[in-house]
Amino acid sequence: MNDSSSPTGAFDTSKPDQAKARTLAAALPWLKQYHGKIVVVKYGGNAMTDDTLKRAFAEDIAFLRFAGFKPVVVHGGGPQISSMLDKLGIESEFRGGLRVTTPEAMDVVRMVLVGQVQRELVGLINEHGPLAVGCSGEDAGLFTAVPASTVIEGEEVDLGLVGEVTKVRPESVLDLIEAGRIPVVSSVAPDVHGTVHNVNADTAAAALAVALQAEKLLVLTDVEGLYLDWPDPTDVIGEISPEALDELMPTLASGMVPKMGACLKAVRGGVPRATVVDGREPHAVILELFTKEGVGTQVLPGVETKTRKVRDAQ
Ligand SMILES: Nc1ncnc2c1ncn2[C@@H]1O[C@H](COP(=O)(O)OP(=O)(O)O)[C@@H](O)[C@H]1O
Ligand SMILES: CC(=O)N[C@@H](CCC(=O)OP(=O)(O)O)C(=O)O
Repeated sequence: MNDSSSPTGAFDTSKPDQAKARTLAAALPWLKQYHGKIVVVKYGGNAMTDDTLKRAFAEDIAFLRFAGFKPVVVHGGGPQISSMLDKLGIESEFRGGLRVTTPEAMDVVRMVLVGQVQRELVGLINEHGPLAVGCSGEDAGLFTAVPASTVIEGEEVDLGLVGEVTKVRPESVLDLIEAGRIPVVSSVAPDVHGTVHNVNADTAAAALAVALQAEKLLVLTDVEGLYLDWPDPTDVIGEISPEALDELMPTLASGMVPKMGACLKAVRGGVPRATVVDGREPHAVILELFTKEGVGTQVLPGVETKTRKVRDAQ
C-alpha cells in the first residue's frame, strides 16, 4: 500500500529498541486504514504444507483481529486433496488450473477441506484465544454454486463437480464477525439441488470478499507474485490495473488463471484492492498489510503497470 506518512522521530535504527519503535510506529497508517474493516485472506497451496509457516499464518490472523481488523479466512488445500486422492488410488487431473472432480473425488475434497484442513487451521488460530469458527459454503446457505466449465484451446471442457459461486448469503459470516470471531471458510458449495461442488478457493474467496464488501482480498501463493514473463522468474508485476490484467488473462497458465481471475473479479466487484503474496515468506500477511514497500502483485484500479526485478536474468 502507498502512503506518504512516515513515523515521527529521528530513529537511530542501529539501536535494536529504536528499530523496533520505528517498525511499530510505522504501522499506524495501516492500523487507521484497516481498523474495523473486513480483510479476506485466502490461504492455500504450498504455504500450507509447512508447519512453521502454518503457525506464523495463524499468528498473523490473530494479530490482525487483536489489531482491530476483521479478518476472514478462506482456505484451499489442493496439495492435501491430491495426497489423499493418491493414497486412495483415485486419479485426478487439472484443466485450466481446476481439478476435474468426479463424485468419488468430491467426497474426498469435502472430507479433506472441511474435516481436515479447516479443522487444523481453526485449531492453530484458537491457540491465541477462542476466535476461529469453521464453516463451509454449505453452512446457512453461504454459497450457491452452478457447474463450472472452462474453455481450453477454444473448446469447452466439462470439469465434473466443479462449481462456480453464483450467490453468496454472507449473513452467517457477518454474524460471526460481529461476535468478534474469525470465520474460516472451506470452499465447497451446494448447487440449488443440494449437490455439493468443488470450488477453487481463490474464486470462493473473491466471491466472499465482494459480498462482504471487504477492504481487501489478500491471496497467499507459492511464488513471489505474478511473473511478467512466466516461466521466466526475473520480473514480478508489482501493480496492475484491472484493465491491464484482463488483457493478460489469456496468456496466464495453470493455477495463476483462477488466482488472477479471482483478483480481477474482486476488484471489479468493488473490493478496493486485491493482492497476491508469497506465502512461503513467514508472516507474509502482516508484512503485506503493514509495510509500504510492495510485496507480491497488487490489482488496483487506475494504476500504471509497475514491474520489479526480483533476480538477474538467467
Ligand atoms: N505468470 C505467472 N506468475 C507466477 N506463477 C505462475 C504464472 N503462471 C503460472 N504460474 C504457476 O501458478 C502457480 C500458482 O498457482 P497454484 O499452484 O494454484 O497456487 P496455490 O496452490 O498457492 O493456490 C505457481 O506456482 C506457478 O507454477
Ligand atoms: C476446483 C478446484 O480445483 N478446487 C480445488 C480446491 C482447493 C484449492 O483451491 O486449493 P489451493 O488453494 O490450495 O489450490 C482443488 O480441488 O484442489
